[in-house]
Amino acid sequence: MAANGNGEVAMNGNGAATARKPKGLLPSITTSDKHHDVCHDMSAPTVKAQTIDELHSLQKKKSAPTTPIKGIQGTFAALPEEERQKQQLQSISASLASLTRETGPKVVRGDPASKSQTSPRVHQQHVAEPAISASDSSLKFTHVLYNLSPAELYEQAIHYEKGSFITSTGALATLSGAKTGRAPRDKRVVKDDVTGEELWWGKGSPNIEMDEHTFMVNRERAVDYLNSLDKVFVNDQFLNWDPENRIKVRIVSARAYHSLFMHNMCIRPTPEELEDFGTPDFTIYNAGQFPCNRYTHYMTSSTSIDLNLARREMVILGTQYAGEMKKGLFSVMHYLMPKRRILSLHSGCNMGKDGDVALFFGLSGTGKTTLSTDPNRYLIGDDEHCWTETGVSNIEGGCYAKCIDLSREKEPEIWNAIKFGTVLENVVFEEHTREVDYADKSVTENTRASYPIEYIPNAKIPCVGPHPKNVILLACDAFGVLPPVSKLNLAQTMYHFISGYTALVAGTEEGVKEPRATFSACFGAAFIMMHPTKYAAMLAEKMQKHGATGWLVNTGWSGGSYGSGSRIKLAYTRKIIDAIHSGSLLKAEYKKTKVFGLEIPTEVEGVPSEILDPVNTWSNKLGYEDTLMKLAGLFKNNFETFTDHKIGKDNELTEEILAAGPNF
Ligand SMILES: Nc1ncnc2c1ncn2[C@@H]1O[C@H](COP(=O)(O)OP(=O)(O)O)[C@@H](O)[C@H]1O
Ligand SMILES: C=C(OP(=O)(O)O)C(=O)O
Ligand SMILES: [Ca+2]
Ligand SMILES: [Mn+2]
Repeated sequence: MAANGNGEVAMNGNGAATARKPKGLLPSITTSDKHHDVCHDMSAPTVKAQTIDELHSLQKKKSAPTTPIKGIQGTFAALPEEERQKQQLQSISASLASLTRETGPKVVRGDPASKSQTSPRVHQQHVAEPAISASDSSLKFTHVLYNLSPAELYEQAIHYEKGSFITSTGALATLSGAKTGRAPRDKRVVKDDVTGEELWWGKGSPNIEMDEHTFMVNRERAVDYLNSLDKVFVNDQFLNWDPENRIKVRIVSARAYHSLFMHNMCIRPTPEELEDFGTPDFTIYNAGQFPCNRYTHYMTSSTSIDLNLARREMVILGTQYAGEMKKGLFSVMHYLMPKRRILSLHSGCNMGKDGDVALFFGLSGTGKTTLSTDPNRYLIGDDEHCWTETGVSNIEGGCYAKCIDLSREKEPEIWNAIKFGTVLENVVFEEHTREVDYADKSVTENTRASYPIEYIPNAKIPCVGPHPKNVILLACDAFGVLPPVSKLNLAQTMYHFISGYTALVAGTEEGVKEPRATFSACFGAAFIMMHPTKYAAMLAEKMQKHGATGWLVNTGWSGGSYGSGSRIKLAYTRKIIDAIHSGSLLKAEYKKTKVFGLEIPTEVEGVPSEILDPVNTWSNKLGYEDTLMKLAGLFKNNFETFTDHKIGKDNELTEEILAAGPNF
């Protein structure tokens, strides 16, 4: 509270400035005569800049080259940085080359809006052979924004993409446009001599055929669209944490939202890894803002997601929903991995402190992400995995959580992962505070958060683990007749794995009062490429070999169907999952249910015993019997497609699997 003698004032404890007050006078402030007449604040040094532009140039430290020059430590003769960048741009220009004009665009590194980039140091044009006739498109520059950082992508999104905002917790809120979910009916696969033989075609298959020529028409359409832009985003990244089966992917896109989404979802290369990246194994051309041409053969809407396995390329037209890229690459893995005798899985995966691994299979919204994210266990991944001879590996570098009705109390790990770097799709937020209202479905019910896996505190990095001990099949049964948990034998596990049951609830749609059963083979029919029995046979073999136990967990309704009953409390499902992990449920007492023949425990710690047998929770017993029979009938009908396919050595499993379904 003291002034310091030369008239300067000190702060008192409350932060208010006070001065010594001579008796009877107003406080006077004297200026030391050492000081000049004009009041300068000499305590802060001045910046070493003559102009504002110079000042701004001081702000940004020159980054080390994205790819450090190899050999700096003296092993190799170094590639000059300029030469290395040239090669990288040449590769990108080749990716963007028009196949009819045989030339790629002149690609330049950096943002066209940035002044320092007006005289690009390095640019590259891919020329297969001398161009016969130059077109305007071959004369223009396309700027390449290569593996930008999240901060740079935020700036791009906020500046150029409508609907991009920073939320109160630092996430990037974006809009995916007219499409807020995947469009499986618009996904096409090139059928050629090889894929015609290898893939699953026809009834039930997700692979809708297209020919090579039509693919090239759409590819050219996407490439021309991308080249017509001032700038494109290019991500060079990896899939699969198993180093022996790592796949290099390149994603060319027009939106910062797409680039940041894939930055989060794929494995992020280190600068050293990027240096050796070379030619990608697979390339996505995402021209989602641009529609496909309805005059093009096979096109039935303005959306087309086209996969060409021979060319190792995917083209996206007419949808900006980012999940298409993630799940499109998953389809590719469902082709590449089984060819290497590796099982690809639509499952979450986590590991206990003792190294016990669990897989969580299930269709969208059944709880893979929610239940694999567990404070007591290490997260290996929430959605896509591989099971090899040595164990499991995550395919991705991030998670994609549903966030409708997300609550801090029930899902704190996911809640806390929604921070700077996270992409929040199609959520609604308060205009001023930017606080997200997770209950708001105005844009869509399928609101999503995409974040790097390390945003979950107990993520297991690298995302690999030993062989699974438990295989948990999640079904969200909106009929409310499946038990909250059942222990499955191997044949039952296969039966339910091949069936891939869940129920969609009509939700807010008027007139629709009944839940709709969906069966999706291998809990991911939209993504598998070969016949379901191929994956099922591999799963059976692996489970048998490693002694894994199968479980069926209903994360859906109890006490009645959707409309009269209610969804099983997440806290109870978590207790059930805990009991599976700890091994205590394996030792419980069991009884067998009618019709489905499921083994259900009589007790699970922390769960009211009466809910374990669904019949107890229905007040309308007749309604229960009817609904049970109805669901059993749907299972039977669905399974008919698979009865003529053989599984297991000498098909010994086939008969058992058939017998493992409902009996009535
Ligand atoms: N008993 C329950 N078990 C699992 N999830 C539940 C349960 N009750 C409600 N939910 C909600 O269901 C959703 C499950 O979605 P998510 O875990 O993202 O599914 P997936 O990853 O399989 O697509 C989450 O929003 C979760 O909060
Ligand atoms: C992203 C998806 O997966 P999931 O809902 O299983 O998380 C999807 O199906 O589009
Ligand atoms: Ca002073
Ligand atoms: Mn998920």
